[in-house]
Amino acid sequence: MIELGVNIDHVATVRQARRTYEPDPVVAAALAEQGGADGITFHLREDRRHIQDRDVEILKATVTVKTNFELACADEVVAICCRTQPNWGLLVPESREEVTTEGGLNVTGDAGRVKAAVARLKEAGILVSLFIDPDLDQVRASAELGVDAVELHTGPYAIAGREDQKRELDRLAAAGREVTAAGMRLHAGHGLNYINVRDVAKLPDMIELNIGHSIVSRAVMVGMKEAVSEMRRILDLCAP
Ligand SMILES: CC(=O)[C@@H](O)[C@H](O)COP(=O)(O)O
Ligand SMILES: NCC(=O)COP(=O)(O)O
Repeated sequence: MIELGVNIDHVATVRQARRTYEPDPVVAAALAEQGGADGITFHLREDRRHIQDRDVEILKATVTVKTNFELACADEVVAICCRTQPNWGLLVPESREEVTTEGGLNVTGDAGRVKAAVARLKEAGILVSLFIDPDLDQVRASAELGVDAVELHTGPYAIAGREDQKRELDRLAAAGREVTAAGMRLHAGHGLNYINVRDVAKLPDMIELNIGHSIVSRAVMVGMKEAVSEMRRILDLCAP
């Protein structure tokens, strides 16, 4: 059965639109758990555009399923992650100009910075995952760093037209085989929704999917518990 990580960033996006106290991502996380989430994912960005330090502290104290702390390879947030002690740290690229994460980590080109962040998280006893493009060289470079998982960036697949989506799915499948062969857990995420998730969930050896924006969008209409339950049911049908 595929593990579902629910990313609650965009509950905080709505709150930050008015710089107020609601909707609270901490409450959303509890409802996501009731809906069947196996993990709660949250991205403490350097620019704090959504998730705040206060959210991280309370999520650590209240979430009863896996916690997956997304962060850049930057000293400040790495230190916060080490202090927070989540189950997982997911290293992602980050730039202030981006609307959302654009590409995967450049593990081959920026190995020193990634390696340093990985070492600090592992020294703190945190399981480490790297968010990378479905590229065989990036997978191999990730394996050399001794990380516990790789999360394949499904963004290009998610935005591809019908003709290109098959090609992108094949890229994900090939990279997934390489991840599994290297002995790492195979995760995937970004831009997955209630339709396009099905083919990704069916990829061999897929262990975990991290999904946020589409679940939060659905939750605006039907509530977080129901939105997560619906995604849970789809995953259970695709990958029992
Ligand atoms: C890495 C990824 O795809 C997301 O988990 C990340 O959190 C996206 O950033 P925003 O949530 O700020 O859109
Ligand atoms: N790492 C991907 C994630 O946590 C959720 O991404 P999205 O579904 O919000 O695009």
